[in-house]
Amino acid sequence: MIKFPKPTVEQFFRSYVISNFTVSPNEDRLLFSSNISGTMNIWAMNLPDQYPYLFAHQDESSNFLKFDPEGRYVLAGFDRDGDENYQIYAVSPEGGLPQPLVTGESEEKYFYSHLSEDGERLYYVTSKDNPSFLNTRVRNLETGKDDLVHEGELGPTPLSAVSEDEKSFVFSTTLANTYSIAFVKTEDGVFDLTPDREKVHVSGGATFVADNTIYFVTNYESEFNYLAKFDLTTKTFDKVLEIENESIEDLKYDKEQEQFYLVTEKGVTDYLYRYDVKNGTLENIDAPVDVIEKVQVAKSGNVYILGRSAVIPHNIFKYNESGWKQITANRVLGVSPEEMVDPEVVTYESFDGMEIEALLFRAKPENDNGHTVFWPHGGPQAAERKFYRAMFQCLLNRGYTIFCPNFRGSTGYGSSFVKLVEQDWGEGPRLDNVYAIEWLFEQGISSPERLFLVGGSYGGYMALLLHGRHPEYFKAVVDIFGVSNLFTFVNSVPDHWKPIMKRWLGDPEKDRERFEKDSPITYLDGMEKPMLVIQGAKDPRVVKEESDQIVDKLRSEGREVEYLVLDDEGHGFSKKENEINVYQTMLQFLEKHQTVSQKV
Ligand SMILES: CSCC[C@H](NC(C)=O)C(=O)N[C@@H](C)C(=O)N[C@@H](CO)C(=O)O
Repeated sequence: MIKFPKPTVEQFFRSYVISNFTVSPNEDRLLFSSNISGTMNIWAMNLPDQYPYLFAHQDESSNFLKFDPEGRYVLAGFDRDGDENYQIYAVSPEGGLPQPLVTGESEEKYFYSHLSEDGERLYYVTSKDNPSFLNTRVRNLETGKDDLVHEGELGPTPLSAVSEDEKSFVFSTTLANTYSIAFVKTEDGVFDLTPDREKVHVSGGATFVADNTIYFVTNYESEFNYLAKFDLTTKTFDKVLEIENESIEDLKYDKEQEQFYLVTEKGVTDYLYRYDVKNGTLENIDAPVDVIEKVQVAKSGNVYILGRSAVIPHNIFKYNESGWKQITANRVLGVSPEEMVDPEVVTYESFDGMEIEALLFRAKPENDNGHTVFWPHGGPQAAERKFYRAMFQCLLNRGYTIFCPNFRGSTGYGSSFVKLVEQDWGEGPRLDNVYAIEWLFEQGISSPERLFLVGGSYGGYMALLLHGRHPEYFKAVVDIFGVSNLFTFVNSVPDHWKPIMKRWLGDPEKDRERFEKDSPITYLDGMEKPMLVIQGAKDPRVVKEESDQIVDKLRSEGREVEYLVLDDEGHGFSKKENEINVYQTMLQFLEKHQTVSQKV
């Protein structure tokens, strides 16, 4: 019979991202933001099962989607070429071209926060007039009247929740990724949701279940986020529910059934639960994916999730008493999950005896080229998890094994572990990476002749630092928008990040010595291996100057550095053409530097 060849790397280039979704109030339509046409746009499906069609054309990423409860419009946020200066647009319910609604100067940000039950008042958070701490305003969509609701102070202070009577407002002030204070502003005054704001903790996910009762998640006096409650009548805080060794990261309320859907994070995997508020019962729901990125509960009680697994790209699923149903059919061109690689979860011991978890994607024997890609993740207060990355499956198809350590500072292992990277970007986490590499050598998985180093953002920073300080471990290095110089980085981040920089990274004056020691640019002499640097010109988080300076300095010393700049991208590659260019350039670079005897 007709025989088909095994999947080629080009097939993995043809998988698409779904970055957000919403379902209409009567569940007759699903909207989602995706690059299925090559650029990010808003697509629609008439439910239950109809073919997707283009709903709104803007050629930009959308950070939120919201249906007017009365069906008169759809709201969406767009930035420009990845600059993350999101502004708010309205789209006709029939779809079309988004119309500017709450917008301003190109460098200003306007984030959607809340829409009143009648769809007439839009609450939003803006950098206008308060770029570091952010202000909350409300716009009457009928009259155009626009009022200040809250002026942020101390740190960026977005609006988190609004009571149904629109008399109480929950805000949260971010002082660090590991420290945010939630408070409620009412006609009676302002009250913190947790007992002591001086104790370092985070609070999030505030939800009014009644005008006087707020549920939220916090890790106040705990390692992991749990469900808590604040009673506005008695002004009391109570712990409601904790799940051992799991951190509740998202909660969505089903008002009709009086139950919460909770997403917890444990290491590299997420879990989904249903919690019944009336009788206090908790039920685990087996999810179809390992990582859940968004949950929406419809009035009917149907639950919609957006998620992915290592071998399943982004898809949207619906859950009810009949079980799960996959709504979107996003798949890798002609490749089944079985033909991809699911990672092993392994652990190794670091320099101080701490146990570090990592993902090991082993190339299939028929593809194996003997080389390994070492991938320190970005963030750094994030983690490498069991989610689909087209880049990983491309590399695996070409025969590379991939190793991803969740070094100290990663999320998913408790708040003490996350804090270990604060004011220590380059010592403890670097040594965790060094011990991971030694472990790979001890296990016979890799050797210095067969190891490549690739990282993005903080991962790019770590790639540069490891390259400069430990070049003997690697054949070649790829830095994707990595921080190269802590002195320049600390001053170039977005304005609303600036209030957290001291706690996160440190003070360039007081910590001068440490900044010097932990800046990759200090170790130019060590950077002797071939390097590829990739950068989005519009990146607002790690600006192009971070890559320019390392490339210029290395080139002036005659080192081998390739430099790929994408003019219309920010902190990531959203346009398919650019993504393919990045993968092809990276694959060619790695191929060029493979150990000759091992090339397949
Ligand atoms: C006002 S908070 C600014 C920091 C930000 N926090 C959140 C909650 O988003 C943050 O940690 N961002 C990182 C995910 C990030 O973009 N880090 C860069 C630079 O290190 C990266 O991707 O590694």
